[in-house]
Amino acid sequence: MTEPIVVVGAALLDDGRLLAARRSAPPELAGRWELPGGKVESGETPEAALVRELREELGVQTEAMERVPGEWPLRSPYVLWVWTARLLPGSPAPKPLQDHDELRWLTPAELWNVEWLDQDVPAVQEIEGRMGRA
Ligand SMILES: Nc1nc2c([nH]c(=O)n2[C@H]2C[C@H](O)[C@@H](COP(=O)(O)OP(=O)(O)OP(=O)(O)O)O2)c(=O)[nH]1
Repeated sequence: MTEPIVVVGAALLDDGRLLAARRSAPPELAGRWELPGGKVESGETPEAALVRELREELGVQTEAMERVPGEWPLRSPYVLWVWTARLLPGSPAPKPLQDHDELRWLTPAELWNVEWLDQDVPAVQEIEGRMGRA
């Protein structure tokens, strides 16, 4: 059996809103919305991978906060793990530098206004519950 490879996704929260990112590639994922992030590299902690991916993809400085409990299957062998994250003071605003062509900050009421990747829906539902409690 192939070992799962962890993809970390960020529930980047600011002022009670969640950042959603629209993928620009590959063609089968383009146009759908996801949590920004990417694959954990060997020797890297998931939290460090998250901070690195958000810097590369969005040009932001962030801090991983808490793991959102759960593990969601993506295309084999990948699985999605999610952390909440926040922008550090003085961080630039996120820009779609890599992998995305549009970003949107969503309030809890707007969470389902974007077409999330099917495989991200259960993770976003879990985040929705936490935003409600925040
Ligand atoms: N980042 C991210 N990837 C996701 C999500 N949902 C989902 O199916 N994926 C898939 C897309 C990709 O096949 C894989 C992650 O790849 P990626 O392209 O974001 O990661 P990466 O930057 O490390 O990739 P690479 O270009 O270095 O290969 O997981 C999600 O919410 N966030």
